[in-house]
Amino acid sequence: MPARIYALAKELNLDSKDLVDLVKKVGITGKGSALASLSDEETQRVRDHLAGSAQAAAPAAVATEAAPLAAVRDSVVPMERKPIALNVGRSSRRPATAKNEPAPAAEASAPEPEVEAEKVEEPAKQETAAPAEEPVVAKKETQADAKADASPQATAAKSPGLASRIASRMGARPSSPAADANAPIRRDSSMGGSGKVRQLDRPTGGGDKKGSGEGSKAKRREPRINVKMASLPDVVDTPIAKSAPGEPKAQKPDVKLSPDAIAGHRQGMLAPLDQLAKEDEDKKRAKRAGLTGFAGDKKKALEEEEEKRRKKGLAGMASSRAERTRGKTRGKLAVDQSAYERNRYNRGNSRGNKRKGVNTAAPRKDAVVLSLPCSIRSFSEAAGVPVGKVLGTLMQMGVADININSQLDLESAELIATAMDLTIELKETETLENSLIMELENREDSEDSLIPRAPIVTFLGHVDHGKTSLLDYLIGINVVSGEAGGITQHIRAYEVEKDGRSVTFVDTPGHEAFTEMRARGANVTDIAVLVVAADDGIMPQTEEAISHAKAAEVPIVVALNKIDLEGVDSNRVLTQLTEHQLTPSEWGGDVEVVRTSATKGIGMDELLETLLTIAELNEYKANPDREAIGVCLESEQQGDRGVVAKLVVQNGTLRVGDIVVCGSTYGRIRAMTNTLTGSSMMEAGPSTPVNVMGFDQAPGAGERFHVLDDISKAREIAETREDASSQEMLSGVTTKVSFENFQEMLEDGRLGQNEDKVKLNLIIRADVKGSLEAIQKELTKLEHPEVEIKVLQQSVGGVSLADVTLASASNAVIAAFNVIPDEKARALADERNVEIRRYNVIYKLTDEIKLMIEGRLKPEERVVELGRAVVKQVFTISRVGTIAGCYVAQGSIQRNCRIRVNRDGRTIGDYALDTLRRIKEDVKEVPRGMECGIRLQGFNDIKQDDVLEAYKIEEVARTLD
Ligand SMILES: Nc1nc2c(ncn2[C@@H]2O[C@H](COP(=O)(O)OP(=O)(O)OP(=O)(O)O)[C@@H](O)[C@H]2O)c(=O)[nH]1
Repeated sequence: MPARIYALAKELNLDSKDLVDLVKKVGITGKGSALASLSDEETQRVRDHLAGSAQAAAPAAVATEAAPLAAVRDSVVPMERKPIALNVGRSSRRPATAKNEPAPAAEASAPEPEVEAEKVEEPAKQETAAPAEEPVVAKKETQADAKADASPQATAAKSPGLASRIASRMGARPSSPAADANAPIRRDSSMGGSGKVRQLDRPTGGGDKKGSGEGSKAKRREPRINVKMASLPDVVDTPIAKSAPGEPKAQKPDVKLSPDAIAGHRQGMLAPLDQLAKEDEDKKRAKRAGLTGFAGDKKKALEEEEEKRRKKGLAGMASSRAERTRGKTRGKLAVDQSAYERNRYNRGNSRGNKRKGVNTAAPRKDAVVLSLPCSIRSFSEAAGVPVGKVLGTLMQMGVADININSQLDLESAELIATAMDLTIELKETETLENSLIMELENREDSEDSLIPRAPIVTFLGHVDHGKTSLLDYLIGINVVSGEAGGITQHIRAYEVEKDGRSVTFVDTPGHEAFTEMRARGANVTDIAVLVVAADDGIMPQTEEAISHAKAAEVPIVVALNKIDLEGVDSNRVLTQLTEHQLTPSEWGGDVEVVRTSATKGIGMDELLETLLTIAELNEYKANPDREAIGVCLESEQQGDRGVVAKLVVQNGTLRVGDIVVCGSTYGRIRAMTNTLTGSSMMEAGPSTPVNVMGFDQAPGAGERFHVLDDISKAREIAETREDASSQEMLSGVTTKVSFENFQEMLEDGRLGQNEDKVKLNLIIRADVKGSLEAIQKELTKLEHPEVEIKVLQQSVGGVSLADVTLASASNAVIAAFNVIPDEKARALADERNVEIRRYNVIYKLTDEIKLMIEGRLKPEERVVELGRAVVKQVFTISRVGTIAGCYVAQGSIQRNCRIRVNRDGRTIGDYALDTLRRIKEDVKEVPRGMECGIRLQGFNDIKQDDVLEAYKIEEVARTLD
């Protein structure tokens, strides 16, 4: 009977991946995955190989069944991490009296077991497994222990020096706690009395969960100690300096602040150093904003600023308040430190200015205090500038589709303020959404709180290919016959149990609901089952389903259904799958294809087994001991029951009585029922689908839900979301991709910009297949390491509703070549602001994309050498710093350039030029043969005869050619 590599690996106590390698080694090809099957003959070949290599590798080893396995295991483990496998006991199942036995000494001192090692089980009759290179010692230990006591605990306890001896042979220090069997003993009740597989070179952090979370599983396993050790670094004994007897204690400097400084500090004034740091930061920010414009590095620049603001917290508010107060009381010297900094060397130009001590060269306004987000109208009112001016500034920055109701976020408001030279005090409104929901979403569960959860499996495919029938068979009910017209009308979600392992199945009515879920960022699916009827093969909706599953980046399993029908050619479907980049594992690819018949029940066990195996390999986990979060699959108003929402819990446990907010609805859970049986439930753990009653209104499909501790907070969040969505509708700001706003969205990372890659999702529809091929060919010409054009879907025919839904879900642009959208698609595209671009010349499409991408390519940086100056004299001026009096020997020195400082023929630093002066004037450029004063940013240690090399970095626009 064919056996799966995964199952054989389990039986042989080997890691699945190691066994895949081994299978290749013995000359069996086309078995690239642990899910591949081996025939009886192939299995025997593997077993023979294992037995043979073990004999060759460990001639002196104890003659047990496990020894060859250990030898093979060693042969596949890298040399530097070679484990020593040591089986010191007979059985992992301990009798009830095991509690009274001596403490497991070896277990006590060893760190946590390794994940992969944990999966290895020893054959029942195995007594000793010894590594090839340690046969004699292992044998001695084992024999001695076997005589005295077969239990692993007793063995380890009676051989206290064993671990340390192994450690010393492997080059580790005997003092290592892992190797020292004399170290204090720790009892771990969850491990029971069973021997544990352990590894000594693993950090202790990750192993706890194995000990506790999988304790019951571990108990079934045979005991084995798997010792892996890394040599420890040498300890350098640095003596701690002690103060000599009678030596006076270190003293704090006696700093006295002036009364002014103390009073200022009480009002929240910054300390002098902080003040300087802030000035510097403001200056940089203004520069960055000025250089990069709206679409430039605004995110990065403002992130720093935002981080700073957050860190400052209350203290920051106090100082801002103080600054505002100062701004009012001292008139125009408000908080725009950057402008102040820019102009401080220009003050001498105007006598009036000198007298007042302020610069009026640039227009200045009083500080604007704004809570964000706000509308453009509110911004202009608060700033006292006409709305038209604000809109004009935004348009100059390349922001289209705006009106006075458009919402401004913190970043945009700051950039407008910078562009219009407004002094502005911005504060982001602290919402419960930010503080509560984000906290719940971002909270990380500790490793030891996570337990395995059921995989959530979604059935996808063409209408009538048998999705519902397959699910029905698996859960043993017959829904198909009861459905109107035999077509699934609702999303169904059921939890099915097989051999104590659960799977949650989601059956979707066609593919659209699946897209809808992704559209709202609520992809609950772990594994997609692509159902393909063997008689029909891949149909248009199957293609769409493939696109959806690929876009969701989840493993795909193909159920080749209706295999019972006469005359079906499964090879034809396998070829079609390969054409869609889904190469079946039996053809050497990585996609599992299971032949099924939902009506005859063929392949059902195999399908379930495959899904469970994939789940096991992917280790889906969740923490049941936290507030539940998850997704609403669908909801409806049901007569006297009120709103019934079908939720899937992704993490945590949902309980009756919990307060839940989901989209712009909220409520306290009144009752919960099982989605399959309808029986009432009191709680639902991770991966459980459940029908919930208690919401005030029907939440939207795909909305995420969160459990809060206060109904008023839930209400507030729901209301705020409601307001925000109606404001968004009012503002009419586009949210989806269009070629025009594509670049802007790239900046915000909303298109999934990957590192430095420009990513564009496309859906292509064309009149004939030839056009599709031509477009595809043209697009390959745009290949570039920094560009990723992802064609989510391409097919012949007009733009359909499904295309728009997918585009909306994936932020894709639809390119329609010689075809038009149907009415429904057009309406949905308008509603969701999905751009459909129509072409009748292929080159127009590729040219447009090319231009767009070129605009996004990072410009090339080119160093342009400007000139050299020699430092003739150095002046140190208090409060200003060091000024280098220089003679320009070559080229010229220009303002805003960078300077390399060279001393004795070596470059000792690279700094930005801070000021460049001739006599007392700031100048733009000093040519060759002239003298000038130079001050560098952040460097005062300039010396006479230093050579200063001036250069600048020019950015050159790049093209794809
Ligand atoms: N011969 C045969 N017929 C099948 C098999 N599986 C499903 N069918 C039949 O195919 C028809 C459609 O099956 P469904 O399960 O409703 O297909 P579906 O993919 O869920 O369709 P939608 O719900 O409309 O998306 C039904 O009449 C089933 O009896 C199979 O393995 N063999």
